[in-house]
Amino acid sequence: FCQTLLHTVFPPELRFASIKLFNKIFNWFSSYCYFDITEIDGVNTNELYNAVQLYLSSSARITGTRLSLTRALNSSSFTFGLSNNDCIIDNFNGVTAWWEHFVTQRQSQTFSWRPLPDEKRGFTLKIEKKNKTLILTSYLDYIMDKANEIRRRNQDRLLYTNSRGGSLDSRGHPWESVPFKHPSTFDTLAMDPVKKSEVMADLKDFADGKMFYQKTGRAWKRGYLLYGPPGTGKSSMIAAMANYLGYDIYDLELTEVNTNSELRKLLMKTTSKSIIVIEDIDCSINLTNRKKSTRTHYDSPEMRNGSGSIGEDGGNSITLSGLLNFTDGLWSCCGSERIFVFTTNHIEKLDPALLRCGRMDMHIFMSYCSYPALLILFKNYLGLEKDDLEEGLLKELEDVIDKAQMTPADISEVLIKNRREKQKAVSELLVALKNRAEKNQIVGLREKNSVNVEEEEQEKRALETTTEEGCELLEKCSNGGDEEKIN
Ligand SMILES: Nc1ncnc2c1ncn2[C@@H]1O[C@H](COP(=O)(O)OP(=O)(O)OP(=O)(O)O)[C@@H](O)[C@H]1O
Repeated sequence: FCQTLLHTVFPPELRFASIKLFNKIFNWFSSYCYFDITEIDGVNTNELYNAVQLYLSSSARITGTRLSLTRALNSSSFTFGLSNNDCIIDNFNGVTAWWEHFVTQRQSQTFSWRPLPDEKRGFTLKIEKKNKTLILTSYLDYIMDKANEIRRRNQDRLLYTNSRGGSLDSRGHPWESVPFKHPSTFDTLAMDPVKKSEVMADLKDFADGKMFYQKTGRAWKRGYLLYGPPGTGKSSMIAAMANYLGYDIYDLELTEVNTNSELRKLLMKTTSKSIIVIEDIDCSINLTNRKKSTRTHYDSPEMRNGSGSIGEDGGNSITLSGLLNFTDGLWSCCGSERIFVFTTNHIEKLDPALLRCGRMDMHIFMSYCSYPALLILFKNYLGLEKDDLEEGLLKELEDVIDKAQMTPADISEVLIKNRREKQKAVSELLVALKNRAEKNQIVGLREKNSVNVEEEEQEKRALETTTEEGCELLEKCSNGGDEEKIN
């Protein structure tokens, strides 16, 4: 009876108007303000909703007892979220924020090209009115950044490679990807510790350098050239870099790219926070045969605009300028926070344009195994620390390691073979190192001898030429009767 009476006395319009008025009065006197962040914004997914969910899942102060657990595709860990009407209190720069998760049934399915879920989900953020500016200017950005970081940490790294002949996959993407599970880290990488910490500090500065790059007007990217003999750990270093920074890897197979514009398109489809790798750059495109023309042309307009072809391998017409634009030009700045890594076994074969200052920011020489690197390999493969080995043995190893010029790959082979018997592994390695050092010495001596013989022959030839020229001159002068010149 009351309800009927109420409905008759208060028609719907009046009821809505009074609720609106009540809300207004409530808001007027309340010291809080509220923000709704719904899962679907119109028909599009609201990025902020996903970010908040991820961000809050990293917080331990959830009051509810029922949590929703999820594991995303390609993710190696679980994330949990708030259930319906659960609350969480967060603190940002001394300001308290109250988050509530709401789930309501969608009233009626409105017409949409995309089917909408039956439930309407969202978060309500409650904060004090006086903190509104702070929250809106920095808190939401902070949440987005944090969520991206969590997503990257939880998700498997991906290793991309460009499809054959630039073909596109079913999603129209030129890159194919697989989860990247390379276990190499800077801890397992055997190289000089000083050089290693230099590289790590450089990477850290780069990853934290957003403000620096913005302030100096530089594109947020960095180039590394890794060079050295095969088996010294260039690929392992790239994997360690990716694992250290949590970046994806784009392994660019240049021989599969036909033109400069294809190269540009590939670049456009790479994401931020990634390492773009071109391995064995000296073999990828013909950089040697081009040298003659490059000397005169690579700074010429044709080369600069990409028409001067340097590739002489079939239909491949990538130019040096195309490659340089890829790393350096305007296109290299689409997206940000990207690292370019080139590797080569023969740095001397590379064009000076690629090595010029500013092109590749850091040249890293991956050398034969040194003594400190050997100690890292002992720890990795045999679990032996320096103190576990006799001093005399260590001295012998230290004396012979540089002369042996063995790569970490060669040494790890010896250690893997005997890893069950640690002492035997070390003594066999010592024998292998000594043999190699001896061989190197013999080869060195032979080379020196052949150089000496060649030098002697050259000197002899030069002397003969000088004598012949002298005799000819003398003959000419005596024919002309030039006394002064004869003397
Ligand atoms: N510096 C290193 N530290 C640890 N392991 C190494 C190192 N160098 C090589 N290895 C081992 O040797 C193997 C081959 O190394 P890697 O492929 O990284 O060498 P590379 O220099 O890239 O060789 P290439 O020039 O032939 O591609 C790796 O599986 C790794 O286990």
